[in-house]
Formats: sequence, C-alpha cells, structure tokens
Amino acid sequence: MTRTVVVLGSTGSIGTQALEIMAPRPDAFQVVGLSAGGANVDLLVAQARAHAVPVVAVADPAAAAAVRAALPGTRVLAGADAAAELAACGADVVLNGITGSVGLLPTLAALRAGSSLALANKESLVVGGALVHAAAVRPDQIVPVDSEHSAIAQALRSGAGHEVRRLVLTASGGPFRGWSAQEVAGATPQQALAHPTWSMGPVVTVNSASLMNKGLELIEAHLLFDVPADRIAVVVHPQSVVHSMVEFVDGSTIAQASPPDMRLPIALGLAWPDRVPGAAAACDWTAATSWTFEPLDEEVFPAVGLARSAVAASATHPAVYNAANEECVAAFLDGRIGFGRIVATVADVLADHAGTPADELTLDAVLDAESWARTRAHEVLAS
Ligand SMILES: NC(=O)C1=CN([C@@H]2O[C@H](COP(=O)(O)OP(=O)(O)OC[C@H]3O[C@@H](n4cnc5c(N)ncnc54)[C@H](OP(=O)(O)O)[C@@H]3O)[C@@H](O)[C@H]2O)C=CC1
Ligand SMILES: CC(=O)[C@@H](O)[C@H](O)COP(=O)(O)O
Ligand SMILES: [Mn+2]
Repeated sequence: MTRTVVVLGSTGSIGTQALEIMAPRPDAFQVVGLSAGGANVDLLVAQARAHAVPVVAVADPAAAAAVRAALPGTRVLAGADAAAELAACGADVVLNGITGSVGLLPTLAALRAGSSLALANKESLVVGGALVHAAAVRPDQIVPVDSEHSAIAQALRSGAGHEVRRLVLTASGGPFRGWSAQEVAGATPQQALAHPTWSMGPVVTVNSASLMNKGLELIEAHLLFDVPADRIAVVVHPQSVVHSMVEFVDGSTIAQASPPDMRLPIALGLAWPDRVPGAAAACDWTAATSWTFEPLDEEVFPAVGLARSAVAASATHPAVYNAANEECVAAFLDGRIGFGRIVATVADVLADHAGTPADELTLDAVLDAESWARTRAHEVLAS
C-alpha cells in the first residue's frame, strides 16, 4: 500500500536523503507535503515540482512569496506556524527533519493528527519530554530516525522490555577525539564542521564535535525507550558502523551494524516496521576491517555528564540544555565565541535554572524555560 508522507526540513541533509529514497519508489511512498525554513527556495521549488507536491510550507514569509510565484496551483503555507499546520494534515507519515527545537510544535501536531512520526528532530523530544508522549494517540507512533535510536529500536525487536539491562549509545568521538581540553577550546568552525564519518547539517555536526549531540541523544534514548539515564551508557566507536547496542539481563548484547549512511534509518523510519530493500549498502565482510571501542573522556567532553544532570534536575532542564546550546552554536558559527565557551555556557545556564517538576510540566513551561535559557545564555556570553 502506498504511504502518504510529509517531509519537514526537506531541503536539509535528512530531508534531501528522504526524497532520494522515495523518488524511485512511487508504489511505496507519495510525498504530499514539504516544509523548509526558506533559505533554499530554488531547491524547495525543484523538490515540489519533482514530486508533484500539493502543499508546501515555508517559515520565512518572503521566501514563501517566492515559492508561491514559482509554483502556481500549489498551496503555499507561510510563516512560523506553517510547518505545524502542514504536519497536522493527517498524512500516514510525517518525517520531522527540521533542525532545532523549532521542530517541537510540528512534532506535537503530527502526533495529535495520528500520523506516524519518523523523528530525526531529536530536539523536539528532548525539550518537550513527557508532553510529546502525551500528544501521541496510539502506541509506537514515534519511530526514531536518529541512527543510534533506530539501531536500538531494531535491537529491541529481539527481546522484551523487562529483559533489557542497559542501552549502549555509540559516539564517533567527533573530530576532536584525543585532543586536550586546551586544544578543543581553541577549535575553529572549519575544524568543528569536519566530522570524521558523517556528512550532516552544520548544527548537528558542531554538536557531534562538542559531544552535546551525544548528550541530547542520551536524553532522547531515555524518553524514547523509557530507560533511566543511569542505565544508558556511551561508548566511543570512531568507525560509526555499530550504531548502538542493547545489553540484555543474561549478558547478551545485540548491536546493529551498517556503514555510516542515514538512508538506512530514514528508510526504516518511513516504512516502519518494514525494511526498504536496497535502502543502503551493507557491511563488506570480504575486506579486512577493525571496529574499536573506547571510553569517552568525560573531562575533556563534559556534555554527556551535563545531560545526565539535566535529566535528574527537573522536567525543563533538558529544554534549557538544548536552548542554551542552540544559542552558543549559532554564536560559534558566526565567529562570536570560541568553541570552548559552548559547553561551559550551557553548564552555567543549567546551574542558574530554577526548573519545573515533572507533574507541573506544560507547553508554556517548556517555552518559557527555552526563552529564559536563550536570554541567559546571551547574558553569560556577554559577561
Ligand atoms: N543530518 C543527519 O545525518 C542527521 C540529522 N539528525 C537530526 O535531524 C535534524 C535535521 O538535521 P539536518 O538535516 O542535518 O539539518 P540541516 O541543517 O541540513 O537541515 C535543516 C532543515 O530544517 C529546515 N528548517 C529550518 N528552520 C525551519 C523552520 N522554522 N520550519 C521548517 N523548516 C525549517 C531547513 O530549511 P532551509 O533549507 O530553508 O534552511 C532545512 O530544510 C536535526 O535535528 C538533527 O539533529 C539526526 C541524525 C543524523
Ligand atoms: C548520524 C547520526 O545519527 C548523528 O546524530 C551521529 O550520531 C553523529 O555522530 P556522533 O555524534 O556520534 O559523532
Ligand atoms: Mn545520532
């Protein structure tokens, strides 16, 4: 049966790969909506034409006007709420490939509309926490696309929840693996954007370099799989072939392995629970190869430890962790601060946050915490 699919963030790394998967498989997928910020109008227009998409949502109003002019006969939604409006259309699958916590309202809208949510936008789950689960109208509605969480979801097909001892998230270690704290503090944007194994958008790439990505993923795994943070380990695996593991109570570990290629977890997210034949290449077992694993240097990379503290502190600390980081990454990429200030500032902002208990969590509390964290991050950076 053909699935109708909305792609949010269609012009980004996740979005373009999703369209690449769906284009040659019209019997399996029909693209019924695209959304983007508006920075790449020509690409968005080309995508809409290539897939004969009836509705396009664009956050930037001026870019939306340009898209409307280029696509007569196509419905164009414009403005900050456009992605959420599109996400609410009731498609079979909504792939959220937006970057940043601006993806929260579209995530909630897709779930409330009953769509299967193929979730690459980890930030929306991290910041929304229990509110995201509460928006779901049926079990298993959220299908992880993040490579580690897709790996865990696949490994969990092998055993019941009560048999799980712990989850083991793999981390590439990023471009600064093995560097001293002093060297990391002085890293340039060019160095931070040179990921050793993955080609991704700029924000997640910088987050990989600071290990903030792994901190976000620890919170994401805790929320997705309902496993306490102290039963989620992080291990550095520089080859990025083992995408994560589940350790079971009898000492067995199930790992998911494939060459680093997001088309595999994206395709599985779109077709879940089915696999898409030929989505990506498998490991080549005829060539000599080595996989290595090493502990994370938590002194040089304190971001994962900070994520654990954020989960323990209150229901809004994860939103603060993410929002402060988003502001710092933007400042770093603009050349306004050094790399070393990113995680240090997130730590300072977290320490200043009063927090909201889990039983008092509301959307307003999350949005207020985010807004406070962004302001506080700028104050810390200016001080
Ligand atoms: N890339 C990867 O391999 C992986 C990514 N992820 C996660 O997936 C998400 C997307 O990452 P990635 O594809 O790398 O990011 P990119 O920066 O490559 O793409 C981001 C996309 O979001 C769009 N966008 C930005 N703001 C808005 C908005 N307000 N409304 C609608 N769309 C918007 C951008 O549009 P425009 O072009 O107009 O700016 C673009 O299409 C992130 O959460 C990331 O952490 C997770 C695992 C792997
Ligand atoms: C491909 C993917 O899922 C990214 O989130 C990836 O995890 C980044 O790599 P590291 O954060 O492990 O460096
Ligand atoms: Mn990941």
